[in-house]
Amino acid sequence: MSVVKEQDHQNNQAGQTAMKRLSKPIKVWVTIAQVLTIFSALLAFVPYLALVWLGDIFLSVQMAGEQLRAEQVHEVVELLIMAFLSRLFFHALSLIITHFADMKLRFVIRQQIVSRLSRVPLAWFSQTDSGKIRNAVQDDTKTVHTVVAHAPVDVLNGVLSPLVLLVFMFVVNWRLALVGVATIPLYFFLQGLSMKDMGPKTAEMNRHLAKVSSSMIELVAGIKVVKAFGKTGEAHQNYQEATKDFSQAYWEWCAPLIGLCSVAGELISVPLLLLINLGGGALLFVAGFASLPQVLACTLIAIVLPVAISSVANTTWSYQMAGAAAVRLCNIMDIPVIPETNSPKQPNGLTVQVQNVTYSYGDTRALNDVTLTLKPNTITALIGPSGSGKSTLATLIARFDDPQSGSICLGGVDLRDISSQTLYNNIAFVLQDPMLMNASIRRNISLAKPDATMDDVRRAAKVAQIDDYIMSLPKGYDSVLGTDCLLSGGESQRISIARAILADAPILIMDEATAFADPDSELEIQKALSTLIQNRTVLVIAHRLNAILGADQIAVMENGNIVAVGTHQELLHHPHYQALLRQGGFPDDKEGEENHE
Ligand SMILES: Nc1ncnc2c1ncn2[C@@H]1O[C@H](COP(=O)(O)OP(=O)(O)OP(=O)(O)O)[C@@H](O)[C@H]1O
Repeated sequence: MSVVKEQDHQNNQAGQTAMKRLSKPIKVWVTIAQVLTIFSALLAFVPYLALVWLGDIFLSVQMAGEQLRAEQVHEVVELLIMAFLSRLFFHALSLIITHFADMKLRFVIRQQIVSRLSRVPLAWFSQTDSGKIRNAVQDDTKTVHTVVAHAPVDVLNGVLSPLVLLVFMFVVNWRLALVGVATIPLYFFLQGLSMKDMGPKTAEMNRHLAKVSSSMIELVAGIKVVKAFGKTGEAHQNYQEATKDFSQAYWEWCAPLIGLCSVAGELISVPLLLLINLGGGALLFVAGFASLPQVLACTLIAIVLPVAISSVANTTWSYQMAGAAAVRLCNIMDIPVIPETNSPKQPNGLTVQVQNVTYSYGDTRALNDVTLTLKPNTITALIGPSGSGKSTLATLIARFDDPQSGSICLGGVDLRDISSQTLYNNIAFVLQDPMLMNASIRRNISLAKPDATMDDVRRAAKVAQIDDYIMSLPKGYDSVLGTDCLLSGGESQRISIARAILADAPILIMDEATAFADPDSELEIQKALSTLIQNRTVLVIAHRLNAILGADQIAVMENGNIVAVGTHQELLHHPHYQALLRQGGFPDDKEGEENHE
């Protein structure tokens, strides 16, 4: 087997396994619906039986030159009504059950995803494209639920009904049955021929399609940057090349299909089937091998058989598509989660101890045997070059993830032994990413204290220097972010500061992030931050010299290590510290430094 075929086969297997796993919660319901479908399918032949029966009655009455009497057709009509009602009952019941299963499945999948996402490390979200999660919750769930809940019933019906009709045809008249199915083997042969090597070709076409999508996203997402550098033509060119490649692949994919499929389609088309079956039927009738009602019934069956067969083929196709979606959903459901302790302990005090912590993102070592203590009511400034591990250390203290080795303790208790409720009652954070939700401003601010009054929320917003702005919005605190208003970087930061102020946690982890702010709001953010840090244990990723000078201790990071810890005075002669000051990481306070010395 070629590598591509092997890969396709493996993908297919993985898809089937994922579908089986997802269908578990509704297995019983789908099985009940299948049983009802079997009953319904078994009755599929009754109308044709009635047709033959009625035809025989009509003919015999006509031959005898008599008048047709109602009682002669009573039994047939009763049989027809009974069969119709039973089929309707089984079919309707099976539909109700599959729709119920369908709803249940959607609910279960979405619930499992949400429950999983609420337990995955916060760090996972910063590494994962949110579009991927949205696709899984919306599109993949939609693709999977229809197939998982409906396909087993539809396929069973699609296979069993034609089978029953086929058996019926052979029972009624095997010669007519042979005429009825005469074109089907040739149809399958041509279809098989056209589908040969379709797997790898479809995979290749999907690859090209993905390229078109990504170059389109690239074009739209980067249009501002690209335009600013006058490279619009280049970005268009990437997209044009991708679409050209896709057109080529698409043509190679569908060209062999066109000829063979159209011939195959003709073989099961109604005019041809009528011609063959009525023609063949007429010959058999003349030869005395078939009656007129038999010819009529078998011709009608011969026409409906291919429709049922092709509906099964379509369902099989959507089964394959759903396989890939099911794998993506299972991958999300299997994201490793942050374990929540079953026997939480209460921290004894507010000292934060980072002990021999090592942390890697995949193969990238971000922290290397880091040890640091944050004493209660002190400010620790974390400084170091870009990529030295400052954000990683700060976010581990807020348990965005667990270290691979070493421990982080709050009040002498490992964070892993503290409930998340207790942890986030004690630790608040203001990071570069303000972490705002598409909810009202009030809800965003009161996230850690949902029962806070409007006065509390406004008080926090006032300290964060954002109350005036919020009140100037038409809907004030009820404005929904992203819908009623769009915030600047500085405004978002001040909302996140207001949230931390309202949370009033004794420990504060913050990135002195003025990076997004414009010069006007920088001053306001600094004001808000200086109020926020009063009387708290603070770890600040410092970007200004003033923040460093005001700290009780400064930790200097380099390549994932803490290379020096001390006060400004103690570190003045440390080469790393000197280098950081010299390199101009803190350009705004040269005077401050001199005054301090
Ligand atoms: N999500 C991630 N996936 C992979 N590697 C990462 C990720 N985040 C950070 N890193 C890597 O980990 C190391 C430490 O990064 P970190 O963001 O903690 O440094 P930093 O000192 O905060 O940098 P900066 O000042 O630029 O924000 C770097 O080598 C970085 O490339």
